[in-house]
Amino acid sequence: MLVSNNSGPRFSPYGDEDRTEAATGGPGDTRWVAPTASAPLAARVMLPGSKSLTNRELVLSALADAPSLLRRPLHSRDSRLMIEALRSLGVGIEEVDGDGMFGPDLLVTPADELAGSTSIDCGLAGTVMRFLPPLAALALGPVAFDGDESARRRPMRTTIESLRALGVDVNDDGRGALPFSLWGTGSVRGGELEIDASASSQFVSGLLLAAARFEEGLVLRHTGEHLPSMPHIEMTVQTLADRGVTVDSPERGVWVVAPGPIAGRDVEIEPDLSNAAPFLAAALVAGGTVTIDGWPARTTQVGADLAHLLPHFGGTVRHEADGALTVDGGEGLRGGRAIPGVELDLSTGGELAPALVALAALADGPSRITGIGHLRGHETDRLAALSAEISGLGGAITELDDGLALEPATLSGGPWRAYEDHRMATAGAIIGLAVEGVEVDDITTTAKTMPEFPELWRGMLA
Ligand SMILES: O=C(O)C1=C[C@@H](OP(=O)(O)O)[C@@H](O)[C@H](O)C1
Ligand SMILES: C=C(OP(=O)(O)O)C(=O)O
Repeated sequence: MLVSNNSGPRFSPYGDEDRTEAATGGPGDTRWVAPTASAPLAARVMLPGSKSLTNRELVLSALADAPSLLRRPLHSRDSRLMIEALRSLGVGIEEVDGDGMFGPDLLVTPADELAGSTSIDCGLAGTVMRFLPPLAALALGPVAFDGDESARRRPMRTTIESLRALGVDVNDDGRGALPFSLWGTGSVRGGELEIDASASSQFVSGLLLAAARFEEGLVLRHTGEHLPSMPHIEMTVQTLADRGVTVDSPERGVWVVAPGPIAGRDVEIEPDLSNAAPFLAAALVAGGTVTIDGWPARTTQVGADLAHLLPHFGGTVRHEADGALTVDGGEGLRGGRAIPGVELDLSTGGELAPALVALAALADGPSRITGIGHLRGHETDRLAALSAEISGLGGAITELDDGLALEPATLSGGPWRAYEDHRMATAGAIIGLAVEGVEVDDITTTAKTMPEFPELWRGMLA
């Protein structure tokens, strides 16, 4: 059967039988042929914990004045890197039994004094490379930071310069990137600081997370032109407030943190709503419904915006009585329901962009997704990567200064590179639901925030 409509793109045939993904070679082969959807979905998915909440709570637990228990935390590459880094700075992090289906809970015991003389592997995790240097400045001794080859291309200048402005001794090669090292003296004076956080909200979050432990606290002013991902900064402010630290924001782009203790806490980590994006998007492509369990009624996660973003792509969203969230894609593309083109500014929710751009590539009208210039400094240059991979399948996509423009086009199967980026891999999976033979070169990149992705995706399609 050919999925087609008159005005828009035509997709390659869906199989009549269920297709499951296949690793293409033997052990160690990371390739993954994205499964096509042969029928409308009726799936219920439970997702692992939020990366952004887990790594914030780990940092705050390490800086707290008493132990913390993190229930249902994320267990993935990014959280493991954070745990290993904090342990190497002397923080006690113990796995304890929990009821989470995705791994144990974590009991975090702060160090009496953070220890230096260590090297931190940031992998490709923005939260590790931007959140830990201000914390490490409170340690005693040298701390070296490095990461993956591709992490050395991510912007770090603002972290390096802000620490120097706070009086911390930092050694780097002047590129404004990893690797670099700092020499902690056990304390940071703090005070007033101006930074440019246009390239990443994580520069702000990293400083705010440690600021209550600076002798004079912090008055932080963002002076740059753009400030992306505001909800992530609001998440930082909320996680601090939940531990007794008040952050005042007298005007947009200014934050004031008074010095004081950070409380230990027993906290349950919410499911990762940004990682819900590919699953909910699947309902629009395949048709039918996808329900995400445990959708929090109130949250600072930007993934909650999916509830009002997906209707732009033709989805119907409903909050279930048991707290779950369902997206209904009706008949789906196969049943003849088109995905409309969209005009979206995603400056607050850049991490949702790869999934939404994948949907736009399947739409029957033109789309412009803007406000995402800073995605050039994410795991990979996501604007270039999405352009290259969607064009490679026959799509019509153009890079703009701060986003992407897409025109309807007929897509056909072929290779899809993940560029070590979990969200590029899952974007390929979305397109692969409708286009037979999309082969993701490295599905293991999803382990950055969701090692269970292939299994959960298969479960959704079963
Ligand atoms: O603070 C956080 O947890 C994050 C902030 C955002 O970073 P940017 O502001 O660099 O986009 C987001 O994209 C990233 O996935 C997680
Ligand atoms: C940008 C992202 O990650 P990081 O935390 O490494 O910046 C992301 O997960 O989309």
